[in-house]
Parts: sequence; structure tokens; C-alpha cells
Amino acid sequence: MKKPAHELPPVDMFVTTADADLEPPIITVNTVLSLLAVDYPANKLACYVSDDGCSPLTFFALIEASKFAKIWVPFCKKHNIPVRAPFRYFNGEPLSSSKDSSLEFQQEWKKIKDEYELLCQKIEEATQRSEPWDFTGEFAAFSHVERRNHPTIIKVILENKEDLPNGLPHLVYISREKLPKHPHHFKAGAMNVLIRVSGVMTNAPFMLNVDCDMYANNPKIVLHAMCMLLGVKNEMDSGFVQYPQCFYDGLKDDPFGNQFVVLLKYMVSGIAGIQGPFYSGTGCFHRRKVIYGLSPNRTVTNGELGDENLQKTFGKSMKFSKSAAQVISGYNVINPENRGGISSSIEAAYQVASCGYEHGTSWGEKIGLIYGSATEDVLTGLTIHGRGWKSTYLTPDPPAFLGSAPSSGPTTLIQQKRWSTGLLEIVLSPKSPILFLSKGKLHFRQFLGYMWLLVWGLRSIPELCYATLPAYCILTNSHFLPKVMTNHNPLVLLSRATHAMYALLFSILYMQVQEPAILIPFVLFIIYNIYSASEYLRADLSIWAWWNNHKMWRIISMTSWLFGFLSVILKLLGLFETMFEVTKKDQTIGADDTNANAGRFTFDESPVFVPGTAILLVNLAALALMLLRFRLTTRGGDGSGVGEIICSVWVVLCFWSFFKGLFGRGKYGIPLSVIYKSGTLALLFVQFCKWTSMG
Ligand SMILES: O=c1ccn([C@@H]2O[C@H](COP(=O)(O)OP(=O)(O)O[C@H]3O[C@H](CO)[C@@H](O)[C@H](O)[C@H]3O)[C@@H](O)[C@H]2O)c(=O)[nH]1
Ligand SMILES: [Mn+2]
Repeated sequence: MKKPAHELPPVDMFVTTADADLEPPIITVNTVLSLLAVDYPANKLACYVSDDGCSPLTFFALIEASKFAKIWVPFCKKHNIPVRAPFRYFNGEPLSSSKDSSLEFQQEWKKIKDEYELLCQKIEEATQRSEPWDFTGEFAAFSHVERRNHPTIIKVILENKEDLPNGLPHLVYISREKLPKHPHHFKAGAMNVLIRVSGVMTNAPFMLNVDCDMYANNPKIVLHAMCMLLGVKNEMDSGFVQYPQCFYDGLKDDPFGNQFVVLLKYMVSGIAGIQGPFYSGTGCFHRRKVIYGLSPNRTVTNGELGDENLQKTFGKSMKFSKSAAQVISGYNVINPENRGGISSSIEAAYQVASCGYEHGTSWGEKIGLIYGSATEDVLTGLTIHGRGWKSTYLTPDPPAFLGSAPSSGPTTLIQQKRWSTGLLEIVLSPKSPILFLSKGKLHFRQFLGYMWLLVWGLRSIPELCYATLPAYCILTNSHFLPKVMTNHNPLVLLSRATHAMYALLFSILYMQVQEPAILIPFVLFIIYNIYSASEYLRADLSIWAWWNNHKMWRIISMTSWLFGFLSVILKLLGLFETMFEVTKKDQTIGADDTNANAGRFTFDESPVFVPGTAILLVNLAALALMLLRFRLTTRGGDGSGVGEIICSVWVVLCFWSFFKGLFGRGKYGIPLSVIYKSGTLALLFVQFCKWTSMG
């Protein structure tokens, strides 16, 4: 049944940003504008932006954006504009959903486009400006701040004082207090401050959170989410609503394997059918009470609502405790109490955003986003599923949110390193899925789903073994696969095999097969790859997209995931603190990237490139020595066969981007320092082979 607008519940919307260089403010501004303009009564919405970079530039950009919002939002609603992030909308022709092509619309479109360009220009000028900021007026708070050492700054940029459904939502800028040596818990810490500040200001029963680059691409997202949050018979069935993480301007055929189309289509949709999708940090609507630690269908006792108890759990702010009590006692607020407007809550907001506020409370432990992992999102979702909640997966058309995927080698690998570190941290933490399975309410198959994801870091070890095993066999003249034959020249076979797979199939079938058992690994290999390629074809992607993804998964697992695994070991030994390295958000592909180079793999001096380069060198060395018919040892070994050669060639093909990197220049080439280190590792490996085959 359609709800009248005044019955729709309020929603607090959170945007996090952390670095004005890596995350250009114009990107954050577009995300904010897209949220301010969604199809929902404006007086029910509040948008909170957390800036961990404490950047006057970001604040400036938001102020300018709020001025532009005053014409942008009414324009979007009047003409039912399909895409409400201006940088995407003005990319194309004048367009409205109502197919309005009247002169009036055209003129308005032009006027607003000009205004948007002016906004971009102002922000660009402020970014480029060399002279220092003028720290007067609104900006006074930013004088003498250091990113990692500054007091809280909270600014109400827009306030819908008259409570107008057709006005603009509230817009609040927050830079939480930072002190050196004080743990800040990265994004999870930022989110918890957002949750508390919004708690004292608007206290909406539902909260949306997005990364700064994830603009709302579908203006109906809030309404869709409400259907799933309010429309279920039992709330337990929809603890949170997760939209998939999709990307705009994806490079053709996904050269970096980070668009996750197939992963979302099969894996995530599959898991959605068990206990529900994982919380993936962005594009997610939470129930506030779930985030406040409630289990499904639980009624709170009066004792729990006592002041002392509340303050122990939620911290010392009276105002926040009161708002939290409302939430956990199951209020179904249509209009939360908010006399005096949000500006009257500023003082309480400062209190709950301070560094020491969480000390001795349950924040990060039982309530809010959970601390202890660089992938706070998965950990938080897991604790929610562990309490027995289900989650809902929504995939509307057009896609709900679109963000920017890394478009370079280093960024992709570093992002994957952070993920694999954070995921493995979860397995080893006191909040491991194993515990939720035995003591909590995590479903068994959901547990398997989590484990599949969480042990990415561990997979680096078998992947490395499999990638070096063929080279090892060739170098030591031994074999790990059943042998095919010996009286054919391996070179002839090799050329046939690489030309076309069926040529090999043919030769195997019609050849003297010494050990027919070779057919088992061979058939597995063929079936596995045909099946996974078919997943791409069924998702309307090309065979190249399959190959790029296949290749990237091999590269990522042997580089990023290996480092993730090592970081976790070092953390366990107490030698290392895991970090959150923010992913760079590209606006457009760099000017020096001609179309031919877009998607070409890039490198830098990061050690993450060393293991991949070493694997490549080892396999190249093995193949080269084999071609020269050179053996490390004359003794022992009963010969390596065609199976080992094919495997080794396959590894080289998977690392083809690295192979090209050996000869590339500038960022397209592997730096010499990396080559030296990898070369040393490769030599050590060859020595090791020699030593074992002599021993
Ligand atoms: O100290 C920090 C670090 C990051 N962020 C924000 O966190 C978000 C995600 O960071 P990003 O560098 O874009 O990481 P991604 O790997 O792209 O993010 C994915 O993975 C993260 C977990 O690793 C999740 O938190 C994200 O929601 C999910 O999109 C961004 O908005 C950042 O501004 C902060 O607010 N404070
Ligand atoms: Mn991101």
C-alpha cells in the first residue's frame, strides 16, 4: 500500500571522505548533490559529511555546493531528471524523464549547466590557489589545524528550519577530533561519529551510508529501500538493505578485474538467498536499532533503559543516551523530537564527536561499526548476521549507486591488499564467523559464504605453490602431473597447444598416452575454464573480460593477498599495525592516457610488485632453459612432460601484463629496483631447485 508522504520515516544519509587529494572535493560534492536531490520528502532527510582530512577545501566545496543545490534540487524534481549527480548528467544531452524538449526546459538546462560549470571552476581555483587560505569567518576553525591533530569542527551548512517537504534536506559538515597517538579506527571511527552526531541532531530510524565517490544514480533508492525495510512482516527478515557496488565509466573488458560484475551476479546474489548480502560499506541502508546492538524481536527491559546503563553502553552524553533509549525501546518515530532545530544540538554534537567519547563504552565492540579490521564493513555485517538478522539485496534498474573503480595497477593491488588483510583479521579476531556459527545465529551456509571471502589472504600460499611448481619440475627434470609421452618433441606439441586448445585435446586423444590419468587434470582444467568463461558470456561480457579477470585474480592472489597474509602475521606478532590506505579516485583518465593506453597495466616501486615479477622470471627461466635443453642436473628425475610445460606457459600468460612491464617505460614499466629484488628471489629459487635435485 502506498504510504502518504508524511508517513514516510526520516532517513539520515552519511558520506565519508578522508583526503582532499586522493578524493577530489568535486567528487564528494557530486555525491552529496545526488543525495540531496533524491525523490523523498526533503524534510525527512539529513545529509552528514564526515571529513577525516579536515580540509578547508572540502568545507568550501560543500558550502558552494549548497548554494548550487538551491537551484539543482528543484530543477531535478520539477523535470524528473534521471541522474542527479551533475557531473554525470551534464555529460550528455539535455534530458529529462518526461522527455521534455520544450524551449523552456532547454533554457533552464543551459542556465543550470552554466551554474554547475561555475561551481566546478570555483572549486578548481580554490584547489590550485597557491596563497594560503583566508581563515576568517566560517573558516576560522580551520586555522592551525593539522590533519592528525585538531579539535572537532561541525558546521551546519543547510538547515530546513521550516520543515518544508519541498525544501532542501539538512546538510552538516563534520570533522571529528583527532589527536596523535589516539586510535581513530579509520572509516569505522568516522562512521561511529556520524551515527552519534546524527543521533543527537535528527535521530532518524534509518541510515544510508555511501563512500564519497558513490553517487546516487537512481533517484528512487530511498523509496525502494523503505519498501524492503518497512514492507516486511517480520523485521528480522530485513536487518539492512544492501545495494550492489557498481562503477561508472568502467574500462573496456575490465582490464584490472575490479568491476566485479560476475562476482556480484553469481556469488553475491547467491549469498543474498541464504541470510542476505554482506554489508559492503557503501550503498547500504541500516536500521539504527540494529546498529545499536539489538537482536531481532527483542524487547528491551526497563533496567536497560536506566541512565547509568545507557551511559555505560552509549557514552556520557545525556542527549545521546536519551536518543538511543528512544531507538532501542523500539520507537517507530515518524517525526523524531527535534525542537529548536538541529543547530540547537551543536553542543551535544561536539561532545559525541570528541576523541575520548568512546572510552569505556561499547562503541566499536557491540554497537556502531565494529573495530578491529580494515574491512570494518564485512565485520559489522557479520556481527549483525551473527545476531540472527537477515539482510536484503536490491538491484534496481538503473543501478542504485555508481562509484569509481581504480584504474591503475598500483591502486588496484593496494586496495586488494587492504581487503585481504582486513578479511583475514576477521577470521582471527574474537568476532570470527566460527564463533558466530557455534554460539550465535549465523546460518551454516552463510558461514561458508563468509569463510570463502575471509580467507582470500590464505589463498596466496597455494596459488604461489601452483605457480612455481611447474617451473620447479622443469628445472629439476621431474614432474607433478601424469606424463603424456616422451617420444614427441615437446616444442611441436607446445606450439600446437598454444595455438588452439583443441589441438592439444586431439593430440592427447590420438597420441600414445603413457599415463591416461593425465586426462583427469586436463579435463578439469578445460571444464573449469569453459564454465567460468560462460559466466562472463551469460553476463553479456566478452571473452576478453573473462580472460582479464582470470589473469587479474592470479596476479592479485599472488601479490596483494600475499602481502595481506604477511601483514596479518606481522600484526599477530605485534610488529605491525594495519592501516587504511585510501583508494585514489580518478575523475577522468589522465591526459597522457591515449585510448590505446587506457587499461594498460601500470607499476610503481611498491614491494607489492616483487612476488609477481619473481614468479614470472622463474617461469621464464625454466622455459628458456628447457628450450636450450639445459638441465640443472644430469642425475635423477624421470623427466618433465608436456603437462608441466603447458602449466608454466599458462602462468606466463597470466602474468602477461608483467611481461610487458619488463620492457615498458615510465609508469608502464616495472622499476629497476623491483626487477633487481625479483631477480634475486628468482635466482634463489633456481639455486633451491638445484640444491634439492642434487640432494
Ligand atoms: O580513515 C579513513 C579512511 C577512509 N575513509 C573513507 O572510507 C571510504 C572508503 O575508502 P576507499 O579508499 O574508497 O576504500 P575502498 O576499498 O574503495 O572501499 C571499500 O572497502 C572499504 C573497506 O575496506 C569499505 O569501507 C568501503 O565502503 C568499500 O567501498 C571513503 O569514502 C573514505 O573517504 C574515512 O572516512 N576515513
Ligand atoms: Mn572506493
